Amino acid sequence: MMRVGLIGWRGMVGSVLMQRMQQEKDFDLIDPVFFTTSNPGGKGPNIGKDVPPLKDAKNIVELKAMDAIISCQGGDYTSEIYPQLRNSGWKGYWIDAASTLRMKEEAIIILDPVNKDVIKKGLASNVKTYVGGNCTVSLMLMAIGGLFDKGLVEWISPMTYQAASGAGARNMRELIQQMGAINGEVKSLLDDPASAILEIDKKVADFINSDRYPVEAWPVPLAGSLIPWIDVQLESGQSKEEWKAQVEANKILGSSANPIAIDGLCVRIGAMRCHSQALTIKMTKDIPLDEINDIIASHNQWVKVIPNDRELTMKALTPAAVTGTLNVPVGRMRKLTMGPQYLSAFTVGDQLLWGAAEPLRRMLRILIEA
Ligand SMILES: NC(=O)C1=CN([C@@H]2O[C@H](COP(=O)(O)OP(=O)(O)OC[C@H]3O[C@@H](n4cnc5c(N)ncnc54)[C@H](OP(=O)(O)O)[C@@H]3O)[C@@H](O)[C@H]2O)C=CC1
Ligand SMILES: N[C@@H](CC(=O)OP(=O)(O)O)C(=O)O
Repeated sequence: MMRVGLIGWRGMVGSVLMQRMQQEKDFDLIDPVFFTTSNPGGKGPNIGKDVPPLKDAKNIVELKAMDAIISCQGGDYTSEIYPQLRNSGWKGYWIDAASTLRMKEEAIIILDPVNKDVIKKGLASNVKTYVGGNCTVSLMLMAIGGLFDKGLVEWISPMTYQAASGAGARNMRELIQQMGAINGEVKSLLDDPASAILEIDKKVADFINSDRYPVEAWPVPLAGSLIPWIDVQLESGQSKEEWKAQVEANKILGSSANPIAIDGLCVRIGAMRCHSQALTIKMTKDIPLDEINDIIASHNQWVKVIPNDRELTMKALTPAAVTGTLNVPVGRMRKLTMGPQYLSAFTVGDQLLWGAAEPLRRMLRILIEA
């Protein structure tokens, strides 16, 4: 059995990965070894079979004994340990959730429902480093992979509505604290049906801008507001999150030499763990909407086309409907008034599943089944 080292398994992405590996019985097929940066010698997680005590995630000798390593520990860990491990001569498979290695030549970005051919070619040519893509990129490709497959995309402008989970567990907690604090601020007025809405609104606005509003994890208020910037600023004027869309999507698709333009704005909103995106797509040719629906729906088993109908959209095309599932609904598809080659779409996906953990465990399965 393959000896697989797991690092970062108790973090947020790692916990989702563990849940999925248990659901899919992946642990039956591997010899798992759990590592830690904080508690070497401690007890490993309960996965329904005996596991050795936790090993030190910075011990290169212990890591070298693994056939494959999956890390959800984060970019700092990858930057510190991966080069040491490779320089020590380790030839095992490194599967990572962090962005650090994504754009390196030695790495393939994994999203097998979209690029299994790229992954298979990589395995055949002895590529050993496989990295999950950025969450918005992976979710967009899961949603409209069919259009890319058929060469129907000239360019895309994605406008994102990204959940708190993308910023980490602390930020998710603080979002809920912010929501509760707003409610607490005006509770007595809300409880009084005769109170004036403009008085409530004024109190809420004053509170959000006051120093009593909880902002430690977030740089500025999120609940009751939004943040139209994610990650660092680049010289191009893009945020780094926006920059990732084109470079990562083309790398996943194997089209970096002749890239498809993909650029838009990334915005943080007060959803918990589902990212949404409104897409403006310039198609390479004018084809009827029902054909577009069929192409998109038949691309993979997780994408679900939602008819452009008010009731169905409100029921199925929201973070509340999608959270915790692998479904990737796509709807609001219609030809825009700019012309018959301009298509709108709206898509939602769980950013901890397809956006982070799921491509990693599927890569491990590909290795096991190779
Ligand atoms: N959040 C996201 O949406 C995405 C994240 N990623 C990547 O995954 C990496 C990990 O992200 P995320 O899972 O959010 O990070 P977390 O902060 O939840 O976990 C990272 C590590 O922190 C340590 N840790 C310290 N205190 C705690 C605690 N109270 N509970 C759990 N773990 C704790 C654990 O290491 P130890 O057990 O060794 O102490 C854990 O493995 C990111 O840095 C990023 O590179 C990729 C895609 C999406
Ligand atoms: N940046 C993403 C989350 C993330 O971790 O992305 P990446 O894996 O590209 O660093 C977000 O904030 O929603």
